[in-house]
Amino acid sequence: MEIREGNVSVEVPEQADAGRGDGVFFNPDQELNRDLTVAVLRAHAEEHGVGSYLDATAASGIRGVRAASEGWAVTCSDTDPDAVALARENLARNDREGEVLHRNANALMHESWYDVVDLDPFGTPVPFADAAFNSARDLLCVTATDTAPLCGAHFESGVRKYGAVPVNTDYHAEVGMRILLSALARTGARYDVGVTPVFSHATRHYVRTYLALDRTATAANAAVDELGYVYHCFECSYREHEYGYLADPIGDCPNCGTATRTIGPLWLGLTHDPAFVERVATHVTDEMGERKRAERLCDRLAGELDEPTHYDQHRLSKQWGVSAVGMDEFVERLRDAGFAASRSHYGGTTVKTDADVAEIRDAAVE
Ligand SMILES: C[S@@+](CC[C@H](N)C(=O)[O-])C[C@H]1O[C@@H](n2cnc3c(N)ncnc32)[C@H](O)[C@@H]1O
Ligand SMILES: [Zn+2]
Repeated sequence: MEIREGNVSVEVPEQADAGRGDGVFFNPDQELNRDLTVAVLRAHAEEHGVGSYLDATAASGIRGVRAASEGWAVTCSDTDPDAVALARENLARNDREGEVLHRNANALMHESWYDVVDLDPFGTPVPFADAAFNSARDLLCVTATDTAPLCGAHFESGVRKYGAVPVNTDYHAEVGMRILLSALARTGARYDVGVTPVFSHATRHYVRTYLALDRTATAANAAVDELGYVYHCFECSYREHEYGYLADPIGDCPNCGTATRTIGPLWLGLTHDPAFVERVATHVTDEMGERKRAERLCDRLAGELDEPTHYDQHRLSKQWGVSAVGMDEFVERLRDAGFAASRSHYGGTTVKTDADVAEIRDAAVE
């Protein structure tokens, strides 16, 4: 089946199961992810120019083809010969140059350097992370679709894959994002590479992040300094965070006295650069099928308060036995009480604030 996406037209397998069958993988639900990839590449090119781009796990090659149509020198790799043939066909169909290699991306990344490396594998990107830090010069783009291990719903798997303790809280998508960033920061640090997340988003089925790389031990140390822990109370939703590579649990919840749980090490630093996000927003353009959602997401991200967790108003309202109010009203009430507050991209009823849970209740419940 032929589909148009952005400025390109590609042949993709006709399958309704998003790649779970035998055919070459294609997931139409990832169009937002791919539209934003193009916008990020454009914003990145404003500063660095276009360069080489590796679509490491290419499948139909749709990412590589879209990057090639933006002027990038594209390499696609895949271990599936059918994917290799399809990616070649798709580059040719769009009159784009580019190489398509029937290679294991891990071997390829240990041999070759690219300005930008894009990891968009099945499930966890962890098996590709070490090699990617030895291949990407400027920017590493990573998708993780294993949200259950990342956010603590599959606890043991999360511990094994990410070398961190995830806990399934009411801000699970954000825990997933920060567990992924923590693992990537620690992987980069092993090779004296520092990471700065310039754009990241969590949607229902995946986390996507873009890391600007600085290949110095100083930068790697600075990235490790962004790690820390969240101590969470399941009884009243109180949480506290603390920077530091080693956990220093706070014990009982200062709000209600229940024992808190330790989550981490998590990336506690910024998950995006607000100025970069604003530039990305200017590169979301009409030909993109998910233009509206991409614009809304950029807008939400740019305004998101820099706090490592968020609250869900509906969960809090239920917990307190009160009725929920409109989100703008909720944020206003927190601000009127002197707290910083913003909505967040993690969900329609989520809020970030520097108020603790008792302060939120005092400020927002009439
Ligand atoms: C989720 S799909 C890629 C989707 C694609 N990036 C897109 O946007 O539609 C993952 C692909 O990785 C390939 N793959 C798995 N292991 C690989 C490896 N070690 N090296 C290269 N490709 C691999 C699979 O054959 C599959 O085509
Ligand atoms: Zn508590």
